[in-house]
Amino acid sequence: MNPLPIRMVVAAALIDRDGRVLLAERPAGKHLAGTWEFPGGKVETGETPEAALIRELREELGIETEASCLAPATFASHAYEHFHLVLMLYVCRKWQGTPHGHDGQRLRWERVNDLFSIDMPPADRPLIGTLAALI
Ligand SMILES: Nc1nc2c([nH]c(=O)n2[C@H]2C[C@H](O)[C@@H](COP(=O)(O)OP(=O)(O)OP(=O)(O)O)O2)c(=O)[nH]1
Repeated sequence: MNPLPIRMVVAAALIDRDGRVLLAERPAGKHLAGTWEFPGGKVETGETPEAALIRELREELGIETEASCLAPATFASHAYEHFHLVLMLYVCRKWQGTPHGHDGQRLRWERVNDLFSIDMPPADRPLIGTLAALI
């Protein structure tokens, strides 16, 4: 039996017209602070992954999107010290508004092939190759 609690997280690879991907810096004081992640967050009880991601993108970045604009891309299953993460990554190319870090988090747009050399959470590293093949 796996001793770790499972944490279900959704995240988006937002792709702009130039094919770049948006990354957000994890704030100081949080788990994995200072690493660059795909925007997203925890799925709440009773919430669908798509509804959770739409909510997180609104809360974190101030953008609006809809389920039909979220394409399931790949996922990670990764044991951190205190929980086991299941991270569902979607590709999103269509949204309304301009992303801003609503909690003051820094944002950056990067070419997918450059993600390999960026300090991302350990769970994310295996996702980059699949993402690169998709976009
Ligand atoms: N959003 C996001 N989270 C990721 C990625 N990779 C990765 O390991 N994570 C982890 C970091 C966190 O432990 C968890 C995301 O949950 P969260 O962002 O809501 O958690 P948090 O640490 O802000 O905690 P809380 O304050 O909301 O309780 O997933 C990623 O690419 N995007």
